[in-house]
Amino acid sequence: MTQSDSVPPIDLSRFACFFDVDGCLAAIETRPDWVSIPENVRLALCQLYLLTGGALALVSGRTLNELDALSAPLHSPAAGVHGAVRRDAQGHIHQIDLPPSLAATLGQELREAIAPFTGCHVEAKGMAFALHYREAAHHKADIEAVAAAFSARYPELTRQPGKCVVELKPAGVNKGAAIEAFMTEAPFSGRTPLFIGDDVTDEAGFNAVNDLGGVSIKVGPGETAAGYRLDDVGQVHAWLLSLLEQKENHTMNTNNSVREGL
Ligand SMILES: O=P(O)(O)OC[C@H]1O[C@H](O[C@H]2O[C@H](CO)[C@@H](O)[C@H](O)[C@H]2O)[C@H](O)[C@@H](O)[C@@H]1O
Repeated sequence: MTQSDSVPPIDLSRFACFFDVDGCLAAIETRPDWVSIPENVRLALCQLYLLTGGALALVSGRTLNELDALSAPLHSPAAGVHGAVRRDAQGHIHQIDLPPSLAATLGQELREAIAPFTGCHVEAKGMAFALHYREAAHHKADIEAVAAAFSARYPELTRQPGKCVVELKPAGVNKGAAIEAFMTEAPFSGRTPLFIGDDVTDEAGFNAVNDLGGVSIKVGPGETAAGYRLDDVGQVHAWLLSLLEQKENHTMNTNNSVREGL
């Protein structure tokens, strides 16, 4: 798909908006629990949620609890853990779990496997596990080898590479399938999807949105299926806030036209 520097105008009354979190709404930090979304952006998301008639969802590798905490006071539909768990607009949870016997032992097995690699840590997310090496980049190949060994040993798992991380998630789960599921349901269905993300996990989302005739936006450099690009998290924030200004200007123009017609 051709890429352009400028994202097209978005008519919020016709669009369904899907947002990735880390590296998109929130700047990358050394540790996952150091991340935050600025208050003005969280409040802007609340306004966008209302202006899209509730057709707004976070689509992230994080758990739903973390997404709610990071985006408060927003409490929107969301897909967490790369789509393994999804909260629809009615608040119903759709979840793909690992077999209980595997889920019970996998975290400890992974912690033991990466114990020799100082500076690396396991993030347990229920049905998925992230092996982080941001603080020990020289262990990238070691962590990738551990992840490859575990996905070969357990066919229920698939690898999800990311920024200084390799995750093990349930096979068949991806962000594209989560977006497609939202798009079959109210209030998303019948709208044009927009998805913005920054990482390898977001490519499945870009492909799904492209197939649905929507707008896909990649944040930062790198090969992508997305049709548009923003340079960094700062540009994402500025663009989000500009969507609301665009809406305010439209409302003011409409009000003026109504007044002129009186
Ligand atoms: O799909 P996302 O919302 O982009 O989430 C992807 C993963 O993000 C987190 O890890 C990444 O961000 C951390 C904080 O900036 C960073 O320290 C880490 O190196 C990155 O990989 C999160 O910890 C994962 O659970 C998400 O899957």
